[in-house]
Amino acid sequence: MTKYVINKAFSSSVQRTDRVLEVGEAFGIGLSDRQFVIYDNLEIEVRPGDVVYITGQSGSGKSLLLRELQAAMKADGLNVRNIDEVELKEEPLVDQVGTNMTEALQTLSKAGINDAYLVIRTPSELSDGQRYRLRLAKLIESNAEVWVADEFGAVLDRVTAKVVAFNMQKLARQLGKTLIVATTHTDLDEELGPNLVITKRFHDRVDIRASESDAGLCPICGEEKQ
Ligand SMILES: Nc1ncnc2c1ncn2[C@@H]1O[C@H](COP(=O)(O)OP(=O)(O)OP(=O)(O)O)[C@@H](O)[C@H]1O
Repeated sequence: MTKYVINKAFSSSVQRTDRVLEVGEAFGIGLSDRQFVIYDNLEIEVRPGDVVYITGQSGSGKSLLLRELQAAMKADGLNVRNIDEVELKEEPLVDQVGTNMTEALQTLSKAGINDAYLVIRTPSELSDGQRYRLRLAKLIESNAEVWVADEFGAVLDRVTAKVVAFNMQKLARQLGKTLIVATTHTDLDEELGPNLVITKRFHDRVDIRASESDAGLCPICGEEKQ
């Protein structure tokens, strides 16, 4: 178990253009510089193999937390891979993962791509949601110890998002990977069975709920982690 301490604040200084000054006057808001704090000594304890589910309203600070946590984990010597860094090649999907066709189909399927017509196409021919799932497939294949996914399932229909969430957590737990996802959607709790739920509220308010389930077991399927 490693404890990470997160601090993040911004200065609220604004560019004083004529229109900005007008807005300040019209709405009676002060434009003087001040600090606004998003995370104030937030302590997060993560065990290897945990599933961490970060939620909260748009603009509340989910991406910042993900970035800070990722940086802290990297500084701690962990191999962290972020879905945003996954590069896609302009070649058929079936050629981008696995060492052969069968392995490629298995990996793509785990990430929610099951259609034979789809796996023979290239990334530029895919929808945003399909491309997101291809990135997940490549994330699964990386040898990273920590998988990080912002906007997790945000571009997917909710049924697909739930299937992908279930598969990702199951796989992460089987392989002993730490999975950290952030999304404004709060409907993936059951599928992810998270060990830690972090709900970011506005200002520096954060709710943290840790699951009491056995760290060695997947709380959904009951299977042992490897
Ligand atoms: N460089 C910056 N300077 C000032 N404020 C910033 C900066 N980066 C982010 N913020 C502010 O920090 C807050 C949190 O941003 P963040 O991107 O983490 O939100 P989020 O919860 O991920 O939102 P979304 O769900 O819309 O992606 C926002 O209010 C944003 O305006």
